[in-house]
Amino acid sequence: MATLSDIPGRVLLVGAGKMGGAMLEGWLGLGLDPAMAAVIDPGPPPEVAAMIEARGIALNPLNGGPPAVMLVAVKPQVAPDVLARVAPLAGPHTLVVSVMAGRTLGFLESFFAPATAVVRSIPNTPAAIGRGVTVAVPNAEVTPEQMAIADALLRATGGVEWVEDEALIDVATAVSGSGPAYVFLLAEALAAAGAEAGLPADMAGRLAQATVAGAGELMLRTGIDPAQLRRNVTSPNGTTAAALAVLMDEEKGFGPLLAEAVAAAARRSRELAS
Ligand SMILES: NC(=O)C1=CN([C@@H]2O[C@H](COP(=O)(O)OP(=O)(O)OC[C@H]3O[C@@H](n4cnc5c(N)ncnc54)[C@H](OP(=O)(O)O)[C@@H]3O)[C@@H](O)[C@H]2O)C=CC1
Ligand SMILES: O=C(O)[C@@H]1CCC=N1
Repeated sequence: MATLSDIPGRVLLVGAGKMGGAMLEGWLGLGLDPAMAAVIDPGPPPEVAAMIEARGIALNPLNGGPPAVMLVAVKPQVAPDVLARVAPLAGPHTLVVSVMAGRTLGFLESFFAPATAVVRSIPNTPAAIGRGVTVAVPNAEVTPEQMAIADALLRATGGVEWVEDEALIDVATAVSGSGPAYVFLLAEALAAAGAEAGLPADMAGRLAQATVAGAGELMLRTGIDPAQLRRNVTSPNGTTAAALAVLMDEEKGFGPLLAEAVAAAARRSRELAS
Protein backbone atom coordinates (compact mmCIF):
# COMPACT_ATOMS: atom_id res chain seq x y z
CA MET A 1 0.00 0.00 0.00
CA ALA A 2 1.45 3.35 -1.07
CA THR A 3 1.44 6.47 1.08
CA LEU A 4 1.35 10.06 -0.13
CA SER A 5 5.11 10.36 0.44
CA ASP A 6 5.68 7.51 -2.07
CA ILE A 7 4.38 9.67 -4.95
CA PRO A 8 7.35 10.14 -7.28
CA GLY A 9 6.76 13.80 -8.13
CA ARG A 10 4.21 16.59 -7.89
CA VAL A 11 0.46 16.26 -7.61
CA LEU A 12 -1.17 18.82 -9.90
CA LEU A 13 -4.79 19.56 -8.98
CA VAL A 14 -6.79 21.04 -11.85
CA GLY A 15 -9.92 22.67 -10.39
CA ALA A 16 -9.84 23.44 -6.67
CA GLY A 17 -13.54 23.99 -6.00
CA LYS A 18 -15.71 22.08 -3.52
CA MET A 19 -14.43 18.62 -4.42
CA GLY A 20 -10.86 19.44 -5.46
CA GLY A 21 -10.46 21.71 -2.42
CA ALA A 22 -11.73 18.97 -0.09
CA MET A 23 -9.27 16.50 -1.60
CA LEU A 24 -6.36 18.92 -1.30
CA GLU A 25 -7.26 19.49 2.35
CA GLY A 26 -7.33 15.72 2.91
CA TRP A 27 -3.90 15.23 1.29
CA LEU A 28 -2.31 18.03 3.32
CA GLY A 29 -3.95 16.67 6.47
CA LEU A 30 -2.33 13.31 5.78
CA GLY A 31 1.06 14.88 5.38
CA LEU A 32 1.46 15.58 1.66
CA ASP A 33 4.38 18.00 1.41
CA PRO A 34 2.86 21.30 0.14
CA ALA A 35 5.95 21.68 -2.08
CA MET A 36 4.82 18.51 -3.88
CA ALA A 37 1.38 19.96 -4.65
CA ALA A 38 0.35 22.54 -7.25
CA VAL A 39 -3.04 23.90 -8.26
CA ILE A 40 -4.43 25.17 -11.53
CA ASP A 41 -7.62 27.15 -11.01
CA PRO A 42 -8.31 30.69 -12.22
CA GLY A 43 -10.43 31.47 -9.16
CA PRO A 44 -10.55 28.98 -6.28
CA PRO A 45 -13.21 29.68 -3.63
CA PRO A 46 -11.93 31.96 -0.81
CA GLU A 47 -11.44 29.20 1.77
CA VAL A 48 -9.45 27.07 -0.69
CA ALA A 49 -7.46 30.11 -1.86
CA ALA A 50 -6.62 30.84 1.80
CA MET A 51 -5.41 27.25 2.32
CA ILE A 52 -3.32 27.39 -0.87
CA GLU A 53 -1.71 30.64 0.27
CA ALA A 54 -1.23 29.58 3.90
CA ARG A 55 0.49 26.32 2.88
CA GLY A 56 2.60 27.98 0.18
CA ILE A 57 1.20 25.81 -2.61
CA ALA A 58 2.07 26.83 -6.16
CA LEU A 59 -1.02 28.29 -7.87
CA ASN A 60 -1.37 28.29 -11.63
CA PRO A 61 2.19 27.21 -12.42
CA LEU A 62 2.54 26.24 -16.05
CA ASN A 63 6.06 24.93 -15.64
CA GLY A 64 7.93 22.66 -13.27
CA GLY A 65 7.96 19.57 -15.45
CA PRO A 66 5.36 16.85 -15.85
CA PRO A 67 3.57 16.01 -12.60
CA ALA A 68 3.45 12.46 -11.23
CA VAL A 69 -0.32 12.87 -10.89
CA MET A 70 -2.73 15.26 -12.57
CA LEU A 71 -6.07 15.19 -10.74
CA VAL A 72 -8.86 16.81 -12.73
CA ALA A 73 -11.76 18.21 -10.68
CA VAL A 74 -13.44 20.77 -12.92
CA LYS A 75 -17.09 20.64 -13.97
CA PRO A 76 -17.70 18.06 -16.71
CA GLN A 77 -19.13 20.78 -18.96
CA VAL A 78 -15.80 22.69 -19.12
CA ALA A 79 -13.71 19.53 -19.38
CA PRO A 80 -13.03 19.68 -23.16
CA ASP A 81 -11.64 23.19 -22.92
CA VAL A 82 -9.69 22.62 -19.69
CA LEU A 83 -8.23 19.25 -20.74
CA ALA A 84 -7.08 20.64 -24.08
CA ARG A 85 -5.14 23.29 -22.14
CA VAL A 86 -3.65 21.11 -19.36
CA ALA A 87 -2.92 17.91 -21.31
CA PRO A 88 0.40 19.30 -22.67
CA LEU A 89 1.60 19.56 -19.05
CA ALA A 90 1.46 15.76 -18.68
CA GLY A 91 4.44 13.55 -19.43
CA PRO A 92 4.64 9.87 -20.39
CA HIS A 93 4.68 8.82 -16.71
CA THR A 94 1.93 11.17 -15.50
CA LEU A 95 -1.07 9.44 -13.96
CA VAL A 96 -4.29 11.28 -14.80
CA VAL A 97 -7.09 10.96 -12.22
CA SER A 98 -10.52 12.39 -12.94
CA VAL A 99 -13.29 12.92 -10.40
CA MET A 100 -15.63 14.39 -13.02
CA ALA A 101 -19.13 12.96 -13.24
CA GLY A 102 -19.92 11.33 -16.55
CA ARG A 103 -16.63 11.88 -18.33
CA THR A 104 -15.44 8.45 -19.53
CA LEU A 105 -12.01 6.89 -19.69
CA GLY A 106 -12.23 7.06 -23.48
CA PHE A 107 -13.04 10.77 -23.39
CA LEU A 108 -10.18 11.47 -20.97
CA GLU A 109 -7.68 9.37 -22.94
CA SER A 110 -8.48 11.27 -26.13
CA PHE A 111 -6.70 14.41 -24.78
CA PHE A 112 -3.47 12.70 -23.75
CA ALA A 113 -0.68 10.84 -25.53
CA PRO A 114 -1.38 7.20 -26.34
CA ALA A 115 -0.69 4.85 -23.40
CA THR A 116 -1.35 7.54 -20.75
CA ALA A 117 -2.48 5.99 -17.47
CA VAL A 118 -5.95 7.26 -16.50
CA VAL A 119 -8.22 6.61 -13.53
CA ARG A 120 -11.87 7.68 -13.61
CA SER A 121 -13.38 8.09 -10.15
CA ILE A 122 -16.38 9.49 -8.37
CA PRO A 123 -15.98 10.76 -4.78
CA ASN A 124 -18.55 12.52 -2.58
CA THR A 125 -18.55 15.64 -0.39
CA PRO A 126 -18.10 13.95 3.01
CA ALA A 127 -14.54 13.81 1.63
CA ALA A 128 -14.19 17.23 3.26
CA ILE A 129 -14.17 15.56 6.71
CA GLY A 130 -12.35 12.39 5.64
CA ARG A 131 -15.61 10.46 5.57
CA GLY A 132 -16.18 10.29 1.82
CA VAL A 133 -16.40 7.21 -0.33
CA THR A 134 -14.95 7.00 -3.84
CA VAL A 135 -15.56 4.47 -6.60
CA ALA A 136 -12.78 4.22 -9.20
CA VAL A 137 -11.86 2.40 -12.41
CA PRO A 138 -8.37 2.30 -14.02
CA ASN A 139 -7.63 2.13 -17.73
CA ALA A 140 -5.40 -0.64 -19.07
CA GLU A 141 -2.27 1.55 -18.82
CA VAL A 142 -2.36 2.04 -15.06
CA THR A 143 0.52 0.15 -13.45
CA PRO A 144 0.17 -1.49 -10.01
CA GLU A 145 2.38 1.29 -8.60
CA GLN A 146 0.14 4.00 -10.12
CA MET A 147 -2.96 2.20 -8.86
CA ALA A 148 -1.49 2.26 -5.34
CA ILE A 149 -0.77 5.99 -5.70
CA ALA A 150 -4.30 6.73 -6.94
CA ASP A 151 -5.66 4.65 -4.07
CA ALA A 152 -3.58 6.61 -1.54
CA LEU A 153 -4.75 9.96 -2.97
CA LEU A 154 -8.40 8.95 -3.04
CA ARG A 155 -8.24 7.17 0.33
CA ALA A 156 -7.05 10.42 1.95
CA THR A 157 -10.69 11.50 1.82
CA GLY A 158 -12.36 8.25 2.98
CA GLY A 159 -13.05 4.78 1.61
CA VAL A 160 -12.25 3.62 -1.93
CA GLU A 161 -13.92 0.90 -4.00
CA TRP A 162 -12.22 -0.19 -7.23
CA VAL A 163 -14.32 -1.64 -10.04
CA GLU A 164 -13.39 -3.22 -13.37
CA ASP A 165 -16.63 -2.40 -15.20
CA GLU A 166 -16.66 1.32 -16.05
CA ALA A 167 -20.46 1.30 -16.44
CA LEU A 168 -20.72 0.88 -12.67
CA ILE A 169 -19.29 4.37 -12.19
CA ASP A 170 -22.48 5.98 -13.56
CA VAL A 171 -24.55 4.02 -11.05
CA ALA A 172 -22.13 4.72 -8.20
CA THR A 173 -22.36 8.41 -9.10
CA ALA A 174 -26.13 8.15 -8.64
CA VAL A 175 -25.79 6.35 -5.30
CA SER A 176 -22.77 7.70 -3.42
CA GLY A 177 -21.67 10.69 -5.56
CA SER A 178 -25.03 12.44 -5.46
CA GLY A 179 -26.23 10.51 -2.39
CA PRO A 180 -25.29 13.08 0.26
CA ALA A 181 -27.80 15.46 -1.37
CA TYR A 182 -30.58 12.91 -0.87
CA VAL A 183 -29.71 12.66 2.83
CA PHE A 184 -29.64 16.45 3.23
CA LEU A 185 -33.00 16.61 1.48
CA LEU A 186 -34.31 14.08 3.98
CA ALA A 187 -33.22 16.40 6.81
CA GLU A 188 -34.87 19.36 5.06
CA ALA A 189 -38.12 17.49 4.36
CA LEU A 190 -38.30 16.06 7.89
CA ALA A 191 -37.87 19.56 9.33
CA ALA A 192 -40.56 20.96 7.03
CA ALA A 193 -42.95 18.14 7.91
CA GLY A 194 -42.32 18.70 11.63
CA ALA A 195 -43.00 22.42 11.28
CA GLU A 196 -46.18 21.72 9.32
CA ALA A 197 -47.32 19.34 12.04
CA GLY A 198 -46.94 22.08 14.67
CA LEU A 199 -43.33 22.27 15.93
CA PRO A 200 -41.61 25.67 15.97
CA ALA A 201 -39.65 25.75 12.68
CA ASP A 202 -36.22 26.24 14.29
CA MET A 203 -36.83 23.38 16.69
CA ALA A 204 -38.03 21.14 13.84
CA GLY A 205 -34.78 21.92 12.02
CA ARG A 206 -32.65 21.04 15.05
CA LEU A 207 -34.54 17.78 15.64
CA ALA A 208 -34.31 16.73 11.99
CA GLN A 209 -30.58 17.46 11.74
CA ALA A 210 -29.77 15.71 15.01
CA THR A 211 -31.83 12.72 13.92
CA VAL A 212 -30.18 12.34 10.52
CA ALA A 213 -26.68 12.83 11.95
CA GLY A 214 -27.31 10.57 14.95
CA ALA A 215 -28.86 7.79 12.87
CA GLY A 216 -25.90 7.87 10.45
CA GLU A 217 -23.41 7.81 13.30
CA LEU A 218 -25.28 4.93 14.99
CA MET A 219 -25.17 2.92 11.76
CA LEU A 220 -21.45 3.65 11.31
CA ARG A 221 -20.35 3.00 14.87
CA THR A 222 -22.36 -0.16 15.51
CA GLY A 223 -21.93 -1.66 12.04
CA ILE A 224 -25.47 -2.99 12.39
CA ASP A 225 -27.42 -3.50 9.18
CA PRO A 226 -29.74 -0.49 8.52
CA ALA A 227 -32.77 -2.78 8.19
CA GLN A 228 -32.10 -4.09 11.72
CA LEU A 229 -31.59 -0.57 13.07
CA ARG A 230 -34.94 0.36 11.50
CA ARG A 231 -36.61 -2.63 13.13
CA ASN A 232 -35.08 -1.59 16.46
CA VAL A 233 -37.01 1.69 16.27
CA THR A 234 -40.28 0.06 15.21
CA SER A 235 -42.53 -1.06 18.07
CA PRO A 236 -45.37 -3.36 17.03
CA ASN A 237 -48.37 -1.27 16.12
CA GLY A 238 -46.55 1.84 17.33
CA THR A 239 -45.84 5.28 15.87
CA THR A 240 -42.94 4.22 13.61
CA ALA A 241 -45.00 1.40 12.12
CA ALA A 242 -47.65 3.99 11.23
CA ALA A 243 -45.08 6.16 9.45
CA LEU A 244 -43.35 3.24 7.73
CA ALA A 245 -46.66 2.04 6.30
CA VAL A 246 -46.54 5.27 4.27
CA LEU A 247 -42.79 5.35 3.55
CA MET A 248 -42.57 1.67 2.60
CA ASP A 249 -45.57 1.68 0.30
CA GLU A 250 -44.57 -0.49 -2.63
CA GLU A 251 -45.85 1.98 -5.22
CA LYS A 252 -45.48 5.42 -3.67
CA GLY A 253 -42.96 4.92 -0.86
CA PHE A 254 -39.26 5.64 -0.48
CA GLY A 255 -38.20 2.50 -2.39
CA PRO A 256 -39.72 3.24 -5.80
CA LEU A 257 -39.09 6.99 -5.40
CA LEU A 258 -35.38 6.50 -4.68
CA ALA A 259 -35.09 3.92 -7.46
CA GLU A 260 -36.49 6.54 -9.85
CA ALA A 261 -34.12 9.19 -8.52
CA VAL A 262 -31.06 6.93 -8.81
CA ALA A 263 -32.06 5.93 -12.34
CA ALA A 264 -32.41 9.62 -13.28
CA ALA A 265 -28.97 10.47 -11.86
CA ALA A 266 -27.30 7.50 -13.57
CA ARG A 267 -28.96 8.50 -16.85
CA ARG A 268 -27.66 12.05 -16.43
CA SER A 269 -24.16 10.72 -15.71
CA ARG A 270 -24.27 8.80 -19.00
CA GLU A 271 -25.48 11.95 -20.79
CA LEU A 272 -22.55 13.95 -19.36
CA ALA A 273 -20.17 11.57 -21.14
CA SER A 274 -20.41 13.64 -24.31
N1 LIG B 1 -19.69 18.34 -5.59
C1 LIG B 1 -19.88 17.03 -5.49
O1 LIG B 1 -20.62 16.52 -4.63
C2 LIG B 1 -19.15 16.12 -6.42
C3 LIG B 1 -18.51 16.59 -7.54
N2 LIG B 1 -17.89 15.72 -8.39
C4 LIG B 1 -17.24 16.23 -9.58
O2 LIG B 1 -16.21 17.10 -9.18
C5 LIG B 1 -16.04 18.09 -10.18
C6 LIG B 1 -16.00 19.45 -9.52
O3 LIG B 1 -17.22 19.66 -8.87
P1 LIG B 1 -17.34 20.75 -7.72
O4 LIG B 1 -16.08 20.75 -6.91
O5 LIG B 1 -18.64 20.54 -7.08
O6 LIG B 1 -17.38 22.07 -8.63
P2 LIG B 1 -16.80 23.50 -8.34
O7 LIG B 1 -17.41 24.42 -9.34
O8 LIG B 1 -16.91 23.81 -6.88
O9 LIG B 1 -15.23 23.32 -8.66
C7 LIG B 1 -14.68 23.39 -9.94
C8 LIG B 1 -13.50 24.35 -9.87
O10 LIG B 1 -12.86 24.37 -11.15
C9 LIG B 1 -12.57 25.72 -11.44
N3 LIG B 1 -12.31 25.95 -12.84
C10 LIG B 1 -13.12 26.47 -13.81
N4 LIG B 1 -12.46 26.59 -14.97
C11 LIG B 1 -11.21 26.13 -14.75
C12 LIG B 1 -10.07 26.02 -15.56
N5 LIG B 1 -10.07 26.43 -16.83
N6 LIG B 1 -8.94 25.50 -15.03
C13 LIG B 1 -8.92 25.09 -13.74
N7 LIG B 1 -9.97 25.22 -12.90
C14 LIG B 1 -11.10 25.72 -13.41
C15 LIG B 1 -13.79 26.44 -10.94
O11 LIG B 1 -13.59 27.82 -10.87
P3 LIG B 1 -14.89 28.79 -11.07
O12 LIG B 1 -15.79 28.52 -9.91
O13 LIG B 1 -14.27 30.15 -11.06
O14 LIG B 1 -15.50 28.41 -12.39
C16 LIG B 1 -13.93 25.79 -9.56
O15 LIG B 1 -13.08 26.37 -8.59
C17 LIG B 1 -17.19 17.95 -11.16
O16 LIG B 1 -16.72 17.36 -12.34
C18 LIG B 1 -18.17 17.03 -10.46
O17 LIG B 1 -18.86 16.20 -11.37
C19 LIG B 1 -17.81 14.38 -8.15
C20 LIG B 1 -18.43 13.86 -7.06
C21 LIG B 1 -19.16 14.68 -6.10
O1 LIG C 1 -24.32 16.76 -9.27
C1 LIG C 1 -23.30 16.41 -9.87
O2 LIG C 1 -23.30 16.30 -11.12
C2 LIG C 1 -22.04 16.07 -9.09
C3 LIG C 1 -21.60 14.67 -9.33
C4 LIG C 1 -22.00 13.90 -8.13
C5 LIG C 1 -22.34 14.93 -7.16
N1 LIG C 1 -22.32 16.12 -7.68
